[in-house]
This record gives sequence, structure tokens and C-alpha cells, in this order.
Amino acid sequence: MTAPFPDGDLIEVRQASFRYGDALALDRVSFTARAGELVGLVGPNGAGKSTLVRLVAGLAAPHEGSVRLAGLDPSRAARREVARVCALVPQEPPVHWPFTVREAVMMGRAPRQNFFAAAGPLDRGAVEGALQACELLHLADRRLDALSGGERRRVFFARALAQEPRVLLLDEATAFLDLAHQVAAMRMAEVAARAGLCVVAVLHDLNLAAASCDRLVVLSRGRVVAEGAPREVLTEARVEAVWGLPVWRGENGATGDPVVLPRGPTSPGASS
Ligand SMILES: Nc1ncnc2c1ncn2[C@@H]1O[C@H](COP(=O)(O)OP(=O)(O)OP(=O)(O)O)[C@@H](O)[C@H]1O
Repeated sequence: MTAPFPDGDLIEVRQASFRYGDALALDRVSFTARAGELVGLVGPNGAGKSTLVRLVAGLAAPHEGSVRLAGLDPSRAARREVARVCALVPQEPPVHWPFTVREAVMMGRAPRQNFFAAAGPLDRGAVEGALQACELLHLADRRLDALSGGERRRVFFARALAQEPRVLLLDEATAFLDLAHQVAAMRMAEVAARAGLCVVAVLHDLNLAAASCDRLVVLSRGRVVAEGAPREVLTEARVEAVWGLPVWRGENGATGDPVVLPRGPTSPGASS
């Protein structure tokens, strides 16, 4: 991991709006995130989470407002410069790459390598460390198209770690992972944040988000409708209003983290 970035917001989105054609996907969104924190972006399908992540990564530019990534305008800066700051684990990693796992993870080193030089010991060390952290050493020589969906997702997580970014963007990086690997992925995200990275994770599992994130930002219909500590944000009233589903909100007896479950005939808070 790189040394912690000095104090300040590594991500600064100010009043950003974005449209696909005439359809407004983000409506004057302001969003900041600092070095050392793990921020969960949550909200229903179509709320604008991936679009916001794309703006932060510089894959699109806002139609109004501004985005700054470690002081850069990410949509205008050279891709190599952006990639030295920010790594993105995409929602849908490519399937048909004719590379082995180790080769794919080594690609994360490209922004740090001299164009004409072979990989050096620093590159190899970062790749082996990322493979180990993501429990991929035993698959390192397997081709990507011969992996399961969850294994492939871990490869892209490892590639992002090997990049040694200051900002790590995880767009549903836990989708398709089994329970143990979901928890492991969020632990890695927490470790990265504690090491000084700014980590933003798009998550659908509110309980996983509550258990791992320092702060949650709730998007609904292209707007930020709440942000704060998970226990402040995940109230029954808010979850019901944003997700349109009656829920029971309790507490994990072991950790004290909030727990949200759909309210049904057998859920703990259901009236008989
Ligand atoms: N390429 C596109 N062209 C047109 N509309 C799009 C495109 N991508 C996204 N949208 C629309 O923009 C809105 C926000 O989409 P976005 O993917 O950012 O939401 P999301 O919160 O990430 O959703 P999900 O949880 O389903 O992944 C949605 O209404 C979606 O239909």
C-alpha cells in the first residue's frame, strides 16, 4: 500500500448532475470521501450509484457541477495519471480475457511501470501480495475464462490492490461472492482504509454495509437522501421510504451493528 495521503478529501463531488440522453441519473449530487475511510454507497436499483462511481473514476464527466479526485479533474486528466490515484473494481468484470490470473493482476501495475521495461521486483511483490490477499495463489496460472464468476471478481479486486491506489472504488465487488468471501472482501476493504486509502464501496447488502462501513451515503432517484454512521442512517422509516419495503431494524448482539430484515410473518418485530 502507498503511504497515507495527507489530510483532506480525496474525492470531492460538488453539485454534480448527469444525464443519459434526457434521463437525469444524478441530480445535483455532492459527495466527499477522505483518506482512511470506508464509505458505503447504498440505494435501490437505478438510484445512480454506478453513475456516481463512473464520474469519480473519470469515465464520464458531469453535465453540471464538478468532480475532483486527489485534486485532478478525472475526466480530463491522462488515464495513466488517474490510474495512479484510483482503482476501480467494475460491476461487470470482463469474462473473455485471454490471460492468466497472474497476468491480469500484473496489468494493475501498468500505470506504475515504464512502458518499455519488464516488470521489476516491486511489481512482482505487489502482484504476489494481492494474489495472496485475495486467496488466488492456487489459481494464479489459470486463465480468466476458466474461473467461476466469484473467482473472477476476486481477480479484479486483486488487480485493483496491485495498482496500489489512493482511492479504491468497489462497484458491487461482493456480488457473486459466497458469504465467507463477501466478508473477506469487506475485511480487505477495511484493511485498505485503515492503511490510509479512501475506499468507496457500492453495496446492496445493507447488513454487510452496516457491519463494515464507517459511513453510508444513501442515493435515491439520483439524489443523496441521507448520509452518516450506519446506525443513524439505517432507520426503519428510512429503509422503508427509500427501498419501499417494510423492515425490522435490530442489532447484531455480538457487534452492536444495525441489522435490517424484511418485515414478514416470521421476522422478529412482526406483530401477530
Ligand atoms: N448507459 C445508459 N444509458 C441510459 N440510461 C442509463 C445507462 N446507464 C444507466 N442508466 C440509467 O441511469 C440511472 C442510474 O443508473 P445506475 O446504473 O447509475 O444506477 P445504480 O444505482 O448503480 O443501479 P443498480 O443498483 O441497478 O446497479 C438508471 O435509471 C439507469 O436506467
